[in-house]
Amino acid sequence: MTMNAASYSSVVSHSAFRSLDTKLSPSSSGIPSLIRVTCHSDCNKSTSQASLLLCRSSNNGWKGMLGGTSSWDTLPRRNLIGQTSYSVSTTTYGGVAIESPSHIAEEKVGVLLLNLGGPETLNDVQPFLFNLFADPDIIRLPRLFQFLQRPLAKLISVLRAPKSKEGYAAIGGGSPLRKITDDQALALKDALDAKGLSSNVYIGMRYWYPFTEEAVHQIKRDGITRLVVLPLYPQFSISTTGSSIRVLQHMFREDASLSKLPVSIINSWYQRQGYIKSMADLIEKELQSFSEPKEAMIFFSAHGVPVSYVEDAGDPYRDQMEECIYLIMQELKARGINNEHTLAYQSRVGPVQWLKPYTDETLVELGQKGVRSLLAVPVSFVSEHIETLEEIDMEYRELALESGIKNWARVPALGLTPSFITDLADAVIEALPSAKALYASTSTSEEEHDPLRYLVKMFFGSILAFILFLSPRMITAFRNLI
Ligand SMILES: C=CC1=C(C)c2cc3[nH]c(cc4nc(cc5[nH]c(cc1n2)c(C)c5CCC(=O)O)C(CCC(=O)O)=C4C)c(C)c3C=C
Ligand SMILES: [Fe+2]
Repeated sequence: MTMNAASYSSVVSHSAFRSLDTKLSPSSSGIPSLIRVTCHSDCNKSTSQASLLLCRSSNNGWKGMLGGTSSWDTLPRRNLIGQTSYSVSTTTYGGVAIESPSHIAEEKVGVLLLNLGGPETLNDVQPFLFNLFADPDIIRLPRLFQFLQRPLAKLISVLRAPKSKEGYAAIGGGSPLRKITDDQALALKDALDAKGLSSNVYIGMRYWYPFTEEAVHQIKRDGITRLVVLPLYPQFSISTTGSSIRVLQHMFREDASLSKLPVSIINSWYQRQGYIKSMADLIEKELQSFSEPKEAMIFFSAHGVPVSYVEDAGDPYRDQMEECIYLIMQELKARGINNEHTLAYQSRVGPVQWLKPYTDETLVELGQKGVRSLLAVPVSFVSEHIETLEEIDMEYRELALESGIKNWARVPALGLTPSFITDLADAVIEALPSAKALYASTSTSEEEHDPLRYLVKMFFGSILAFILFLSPRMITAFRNLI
């Protein structure tokens, strides 16, 4: 029996497939028990065809064809710098089997969670800030001045450290990000197990331990054969997901075996139903803490980025943020919750223009306009961190109360919320089939093997070049040169 692939889009994401056949085998219950996704050309260039076989397990999860047992090492690892890096172990392998005409091989699935990282002690603050400001995706200097990146990072980190330290001291002397991300990794691994997919879950932090580089080394040592990269930022920004992916691209380009590893990168996931519904659940619940829930304004506060990122560099962050808020509000409206809402941007650093409106200015305005109840919703991050625990809960709360807002509450970050973790697991499963080598074979090598395609390209390329050469603009440009 062959069924429509679209009905299983929640299990199989087919964006990367050039062509796709999905065959579902019926079970006695009438629920299909086996999905075979046959992928031609794009996702596996070394063979002309590859099939991903997922079979429904007794608990309604999806299991691999082989389903045997092969245990991986279960010990926590030490990373290069002597810190424990996260490698969640697997005991049985019930994961994914890839079948090609010539071989059947077990996959070792890895999930790499990307996050920012945070200083664990006050002594870590300045070196953490140095790593952050040394990132060319955080301080974007013109190419000519890039030699100044590290000295500038040193200077800014030393100047900013005292203020940052105060913030970290106020939340207990360090960032909770590592512990929370560790817990999220474990929960995700469990959720994937429950869905029948055994995996190793790794954490790669951009600016503090365990660093992304170490996670990648571990992935290589563990012999992972298929990797899903899941940034813990719902929306994409050049400064967050973009920066971490740049590190990965660099490492994968430089390493022959990594360059062939099939990888699927989930760039953003703010539009996922599971995430939107989980956010709406948290908001709906927290609104009940007000004596008059309908009166409270829902105040989304997102981490800002400099305006130039969006307007000059094409960062989709603001668009994605606005769409995300729209989707959450639609979900709330569908539940009969019609509160007023607004979006503002927090945490600006340095003298440049950041995305507006600014959270602090907006709070003052709202107080002046007579808003009396306000529910703050942090929306660009999925764990508690300095900007929720210190900036929102302390600084902004105080400012709001001074500005005339009487009733204040804040929605917690998603953290380990089960519906959210389950949705992340679904996102991983959906991304798996589209994993492909980042650098293995390029269109050039494909063309080398396809002389007709090469000739057609050359023919039309020459015509285009000829037309361009004869265009009045080109002629004028040439005259000016002579
Ligand atoms: C989506 C989230 C984030 C974006 C976008 C982002 C951009 C961005 N951040 C800085 C500068 C700093 N960020 C700092 C901490 C920090 N940033 C995020 C998230 C985003 N940043 C988080 C979750 C955290 C907290 C981590 C923790 O330790 O808990 C800091 C350090 C703290 C401080 O001194 O305020 C700085 C500095 C820039 C310049 C930027 C975009 C260009
Ligand atoms: Fe930040």
